[in-house]
Amino acid sequence: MSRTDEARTLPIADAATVRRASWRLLKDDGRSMAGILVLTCLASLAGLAGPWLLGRIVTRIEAGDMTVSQVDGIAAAVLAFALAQLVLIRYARYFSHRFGERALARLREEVIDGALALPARVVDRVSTGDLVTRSSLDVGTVAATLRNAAPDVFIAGVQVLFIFVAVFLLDPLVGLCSLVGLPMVWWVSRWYLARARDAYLAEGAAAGGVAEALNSTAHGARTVEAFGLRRRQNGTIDKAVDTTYAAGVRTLRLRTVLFPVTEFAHSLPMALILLVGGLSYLNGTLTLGAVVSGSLYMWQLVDPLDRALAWVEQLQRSGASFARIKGVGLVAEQPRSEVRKPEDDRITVSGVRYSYTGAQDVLSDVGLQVRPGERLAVVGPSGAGKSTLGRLLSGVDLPDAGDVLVGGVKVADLAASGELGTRIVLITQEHHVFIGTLRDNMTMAAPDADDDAVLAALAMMEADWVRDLPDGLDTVLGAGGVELEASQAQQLTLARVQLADPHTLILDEATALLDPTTARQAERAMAAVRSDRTVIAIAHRLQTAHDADRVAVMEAGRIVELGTHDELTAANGPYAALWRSWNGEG
Ligand SMILES: Nc1ncnc2c1ncn2[C@@H]1O[C@H](COP(=O)(O)OP(=O)(O)OP(=O)(O)O)[C@@H](O)[C@H]1O
Repeated sequence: MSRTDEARTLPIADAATVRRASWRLLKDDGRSMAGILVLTCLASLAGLAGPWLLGRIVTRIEAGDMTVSQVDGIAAAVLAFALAQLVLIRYARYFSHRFGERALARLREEVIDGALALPARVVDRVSTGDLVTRSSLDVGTVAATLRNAAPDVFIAGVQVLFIFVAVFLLDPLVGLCSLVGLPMVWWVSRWYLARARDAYLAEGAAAGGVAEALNSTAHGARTVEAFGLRRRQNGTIDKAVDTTYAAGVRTLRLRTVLFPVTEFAHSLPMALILLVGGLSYLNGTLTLGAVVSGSLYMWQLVDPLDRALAWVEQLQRSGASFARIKGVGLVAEQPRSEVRKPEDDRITVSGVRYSYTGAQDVLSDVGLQVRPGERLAVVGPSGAGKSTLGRLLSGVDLPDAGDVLVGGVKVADLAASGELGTRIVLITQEHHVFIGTLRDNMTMAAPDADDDAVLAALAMMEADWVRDLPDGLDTVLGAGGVELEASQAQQLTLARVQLADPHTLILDEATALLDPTTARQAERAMAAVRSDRTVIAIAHRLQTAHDADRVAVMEAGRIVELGTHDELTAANGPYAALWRSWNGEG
């Protein structure tokens, strides 16, 4: 798989993982499974009584040893068993549905946990359509299976098993006749199943492609309009729709073979039992009652077999969806390494190479040492690789070659063990407020922080608006709650950083989008967070570089100059040129 393919899609769980996960879903609710099994077995037994009793009536009437009232009595018993089966099946279904809902709830939690645990670099790279399709369309498909298909197939399976056993007990020859359709069903199911997984996976992936094409068009609507890209975007969407159509036709073709063959396989045993049973009756080797019971059992068999087969497609489709859902968790499940404690807070970058696509390096041979408490400004033209270096320093992306170390420990290892967030934090223009209380929003960075610490961190950022919130720290923020303004969201982010107390901040144009008044307020908040920490600021305003202890100048993915503002202006190199042009002297 090329780096680009790897970048666009999440993995898909293999068949063994899907089997294990399905088994775990059943095992985790083992007691209700056992209850459902008992109810289903009792319902199936009750269902067998009717044909057997009707056969008895026929045999005894034929022998002439039965009164009308005895017939009435047996008929009443047939009715009672039918009613008992109805009630038992109803409860088996009810408990199966509840089991399905519980399993679904667990699955939904797993998907959300898996998606949240995806490393940022994976989320950045995979297609949004892929992740959205897995957590919506695929979960919906599995939900339909857990609610309806799985309980129905389970109950139908038990019924079919009981009917076959009953037919064999009735008469082995009739039993053999009942089996003639099975090889056909077996063959067509194997033929279908061998092709269906890939076909349905392709259908799911094609749906993801359409979602992605529509999503990117909607998000980039202005760009599409501004550059007259409508025709090109239409072409992309048409192509995605064509792929979906082709995938749909492929699965339809599979169904047009499966269903007619199984229909035929159902009718064959019934015809054979009537033929062989009739001949055996005429030869005197079988009672008329046995032929009647056998035919009724065959008639009873059609419904559960039809139900189970009608769901085969759904089961197959949801098997593919389940594999895609489990794939989300696989990324997060990759083993976490045990990590040793960094010796100090020193950051060392050596021989770092990085490429987004695998084709062209965005960073090449970058080396840098940042001592604790230092203020380093990273400057350079657009596209030089400054933000990429920031992402590598903060563990969002991992280098293709070389090392980024904190106190001698790889940032990658600290990121994998979840410890990086308390040491290095990247602050960008994005200030996300999570749906939840203000307290939750703050303590997610420092679970042990008490209310006083939370309020102190907010006060330090001059977040006076907190005092006006209706429920204080319990106020629910985000969609459906109190919506914060951009500047308030930024104060919240910075207060959260203050609470997490990392030794190093990577600032990537953190105040660029704010208006002048808010920017001044934000600057003060930023100054409060910055104090006593190592700060690596990716700077567009050269004033930041002027105020820093050292300046790193980047060009085309390399650090071309490194020194103090005074050293670099004296050196008369690229930085001096930038400085002159910024001061309007160039
Ligand atoms: N997610 C990405 N996928 C592919 N290429 C990317 C991605 N992000 C950045 N690049 C490319 O990597 C190069 C360096 O980008 P980067 O954002 O690190 O530069 P920068 O110096 O921070 O630029 P700016 O000052 O404009 O933000 C650019 O050529 C950019 O197009």
